[in-house]
Amino acid sequence: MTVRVGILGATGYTALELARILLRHSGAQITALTTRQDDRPHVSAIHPQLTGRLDLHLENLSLDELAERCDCIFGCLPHAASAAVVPGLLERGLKVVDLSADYRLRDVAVYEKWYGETHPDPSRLPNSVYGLPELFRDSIKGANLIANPGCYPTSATLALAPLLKAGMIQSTDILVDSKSGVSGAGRTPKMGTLYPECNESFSAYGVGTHRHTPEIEQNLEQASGQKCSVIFTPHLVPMDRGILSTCYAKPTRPITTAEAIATLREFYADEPFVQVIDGLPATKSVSYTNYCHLTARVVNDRVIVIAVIDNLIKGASGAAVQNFNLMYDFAETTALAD
Ligand SMILES: NC(=O)C1=CN([C@@H]2O[C@H](COP(=O)(O)OP(=O)(O)OC[C@H]3O[C@@H](n4cnc5c(N)ncnc54)[C@H](OP(=O)(O)O)[C@@H]3O)[C@@H](O)[C@H]2O)C=CC1
Ligand SMILES: CC(=O)N[C@@H](CCC(=O)OP(=O)(O)O)C(=O)O
Repeated sequence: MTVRVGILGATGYTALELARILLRHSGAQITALTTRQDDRPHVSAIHPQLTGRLDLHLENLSLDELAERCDCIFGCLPHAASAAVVPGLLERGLKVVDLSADYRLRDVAVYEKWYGETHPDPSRLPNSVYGLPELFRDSIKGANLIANPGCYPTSATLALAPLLKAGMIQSTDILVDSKSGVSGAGRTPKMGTLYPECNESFSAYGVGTHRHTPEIEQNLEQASGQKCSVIFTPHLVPMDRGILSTCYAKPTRPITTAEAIATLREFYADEPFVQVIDGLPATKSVSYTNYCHLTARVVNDRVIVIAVIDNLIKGASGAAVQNFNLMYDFAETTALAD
């Protein structure tokens, strides 16, 4: 079977990573790339990395044109812009993996509070399927629309869910301290990500206000069945890619580092893309891969879990293809295990 796929927002960073991965996927063919520009640039002019590998132009395509050319759409648009087009794609029989945040939060009031915008398609939120296979694999398999996780929530959720599910940590006193490379902010220029602003600098942002806070809490609540409360502090690090999240929680009983690591290891024993390691993780070890590396330490009265991912792969486009593989019944690791 060959699935014809289209990528919306194809000038961006997540789209480039998707194209790279899908070009080595035996069951997928890229048949459409979109942009709002009307001059039909060749993909090699936008992404020189794809020169000689993909002979397509980026086009300002209508929903009907996308439906003619594609079976499945990867949406790489900003939030709100994405939910403005997803309903029309689904109505035309397409499957969608949405990399934006639009379908991640199930409560529209929570979305509107944290995103400060009216949701364009609120009726789909309560039943949306969150695409984190390690926790929600069964619901992904039959879905037509996947809400692909945020990059920071992927790292924090994979770090904390196993210990919460095992009842080893308290659910209402969790700190997530994360650092991200600059590609996490996308290719669309923003003041804070200009080279002179962020090079040789290291800064916190969104303290107490970052929209990934409710996403992390929702994931942990769904995984553990307990009310969860998280303080999440993101930081921008002057590197291209990678996220390192250091998560602090209070144990519910005295535990050791060895017990915490053993619990993580047991939880992820059959997972192809989560590796529990004894040493301390580094972003470089997972760069350009769909892997998450994790470990834990118990220090005084806290459990510390440290996770690393590549924000553009396991935090975005690799996870999107992992979800695509589940939706279409391809082996889950197709095009991702390298
Ligand atoms: N970067 C990351 O690490 C991660 C990103 N995400 C999410 O994935 C999505 C894509 O991210 P990323 O690739 O980094 O973003 P980029 O900024 O790199 O690219 C987004 C593309 O969307 C198009 N676009 C921008 N604004 C609009 C609009 N209002 N309406 C329609 N199209 C628009 C632009 O293309 P053009 O101008 O050519 O039309 C742009 O190139 C976002 O929702 C992001 O939040 C999720 C996880 C991680
Ligand atoms: C470094 C940086 O700026 N990172 C982005 C997160 C990227 C992401 O996952 O965003 P979505 O939830 O919108 O998809 C941010 O903090 O806004």
